[in-house]
Amino acid sequence: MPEVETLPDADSWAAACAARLTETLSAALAESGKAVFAGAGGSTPSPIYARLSQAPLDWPRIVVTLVDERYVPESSPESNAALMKRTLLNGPAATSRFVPLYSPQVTVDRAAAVAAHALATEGGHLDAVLLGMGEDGHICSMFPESPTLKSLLSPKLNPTVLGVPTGRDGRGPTLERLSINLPYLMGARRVVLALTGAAKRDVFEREAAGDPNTQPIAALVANGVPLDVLWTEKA
Ligand SMILES: O=C1O[C@H](COP(=O)(O)O)[C@@H](O)[C@H](O)[C@H]1O
Repeated sequence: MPEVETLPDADSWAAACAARLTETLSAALAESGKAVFAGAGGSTPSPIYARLSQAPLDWPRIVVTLVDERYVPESSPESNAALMKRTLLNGPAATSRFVPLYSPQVTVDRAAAVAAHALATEGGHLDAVLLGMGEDGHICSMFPESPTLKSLLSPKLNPTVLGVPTGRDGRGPTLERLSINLPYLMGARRVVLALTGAAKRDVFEREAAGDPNTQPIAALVANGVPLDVLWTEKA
């Protein structure tokens, strides 16, 4: 079971998450002259993005992308790209290069193939990753017991982006989505999982001890994803 690091309040939690990501991007820049950051959508990351956007990094050498996206254009309130542009891609970070997962294609699977190619062109590797987790235990768009989970969690595939259909019986998302797969997380330098609130801590501890074939958090643990779990009680 990975250690859950407890931060005393929302400010120190957001600052600690941003500092870990900054340190990892800085190390990648020092080693290879470029770096790739992938971040979550949802409600959790905004205060972290607000701090990371001000980090003194060589942002023009950094590629920024998403760990997952709804199959909607940026004009939609459901767009993770729009959220990231509002919260991270301003200030110094606005000079980075954003690679979206969404593009308007005939099907979500075609859009996933386009995104997979775009990320492969950037090296097919992520340096720093920020994940959130839903109270149903989903990370990225890997929903416990959903139909595409087997492909998303297959550790033997190459890093890629997959289309995620809507779920049946409450298993899976209500909108089609795109998601990076587990090998992208396995190959990252550091994956920060940012959690807030007592309920999410309980879900994390339950999921981490679960079945790596059907529970994404358990799959991260079983496959050695370099995970830092940072939690605070109040957002
Ligand atoms: O659907 C999503 O939800 C998760 C968790 O969101 P949160 O609002 O509970 O923080 C998020 O990590 C993911 O990127 C997003 O697409």
